[in-house]
Amino acid sequence: MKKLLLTSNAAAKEVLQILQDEIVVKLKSVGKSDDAWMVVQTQNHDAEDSLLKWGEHLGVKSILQIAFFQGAGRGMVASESIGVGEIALEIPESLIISDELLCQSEVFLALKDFNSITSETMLLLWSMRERYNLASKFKPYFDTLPANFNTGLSFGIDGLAALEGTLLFDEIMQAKQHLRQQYDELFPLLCTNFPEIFRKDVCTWDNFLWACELWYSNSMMVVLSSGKLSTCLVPVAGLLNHSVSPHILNYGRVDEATKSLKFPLSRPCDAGEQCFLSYGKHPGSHLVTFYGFLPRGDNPYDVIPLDLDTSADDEDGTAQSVTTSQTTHMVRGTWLSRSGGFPTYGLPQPLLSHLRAALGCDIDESTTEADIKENDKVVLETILSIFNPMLEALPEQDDSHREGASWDVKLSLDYKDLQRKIISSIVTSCTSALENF
Ligand SMILES: C[S@@+](CC[C@H](N)C(=O)[O-])C[C@H]1O[C@@H](n2cnc3c(N)ncnc32)[C@H](O)[C@@H]1O
Repeated sequence: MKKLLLTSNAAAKEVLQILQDEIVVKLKSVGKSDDAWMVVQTQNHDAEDSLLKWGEHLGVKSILQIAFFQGAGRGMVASESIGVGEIALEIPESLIISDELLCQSEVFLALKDFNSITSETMLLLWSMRERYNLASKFKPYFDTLPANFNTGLSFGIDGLAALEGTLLFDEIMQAKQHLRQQYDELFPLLCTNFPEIFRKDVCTWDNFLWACELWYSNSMMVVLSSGKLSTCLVPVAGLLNHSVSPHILNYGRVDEATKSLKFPLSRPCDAGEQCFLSYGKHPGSHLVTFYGFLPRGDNPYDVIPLDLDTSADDEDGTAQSVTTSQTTHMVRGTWLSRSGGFPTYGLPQPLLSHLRAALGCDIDESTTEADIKENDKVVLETILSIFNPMLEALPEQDDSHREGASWDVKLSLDYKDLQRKIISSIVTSCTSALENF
């Protein structure tokens, strides 16, 4: 808009100015209700202050400060009001931890001929060691990293038990099993082959898991100046928390001219307000597993996946030629539905079309209103027959389960509440639609 305003003629300028003002008003209203985070005053900032000083010394430019937030650890706050398009943070490429940096490390030199080890795994092993390297160039960065990440991968027995029966339980178990298998393939083999580099006391399962959680919860995809897309750790920027209505959305390419990674704002951030990044379009289950939190506010990527099997006769109609196909539909909370026009009851149109076809309730221009209602009754009853048992399997928990519960149990209960909220909105939408028929 700013560029257009500079180059347009007077008549167009007037219209563009009105449009820009309207957009700015809309942007300012986004996420306001989610921004009211409580700042915790009583934390020791020494390590974080050293990190900022170290960063500034090496070329970091920032109009953000570090603060502590209840339930989210550290986060970054605007020290002055920052407008759309302004750069909140700029990190020199030389401070980015990527596989390009790895090439100069001992870990790389030792493992480069092990062709089964990917550069991601090498980076993981590098960070596991670097955490304990007193002479590391990145010491101020490693010094500020949490001792425990508390992601889903660290859930204890009680946290997992509280998730039993949910898809998240399977997701976490599979992810953990995969990591354990990876660890067992690497160790003790590497300690035996390279005892100087991979010390037994450093290469423990706990330290390996810590490094995995570091990369899952703190890495970003960055296009480096070489043009290569790499998974990277970005000191200082790694302190930005995530929101479903973030201020920073468009980042991830090192600026050729300045050789730095810039974080421009897509919506304004007032002085003193927490400045949020988008970690990507992740559902709550992914955020719990790999980041250890559920965001505030409505997450449009929270869905209940529905696998539907369809058996259909082939065109020749012979009983022998039956094809089966499986489609997966993602169903969101019906309160998030924005669709107008043809009734969707807050449900995704592809799911309704799929069920209408599968149940022989197809609608075209010639279908009468009475037939549409009769057909939709069958479709809605089918949806209820799927979601009602899901709701029954998630009974409401009273608050006594939360009192004194550990962080993982609380997170599991929050996740189940969220699932229940989505499923119950689907059940309520279908039920009230049927009542109105
Ligand atoms: C990239 S780090 C951000 C800095 C982090 N808060 C810290 O103190 O190190 C990602 C981690 O921050 C936390 N986090 C990020 N966004 C959050 C949010 N909206 N609510 C709660 N925790 C959040 C989670 O623990 C997540 O794994």
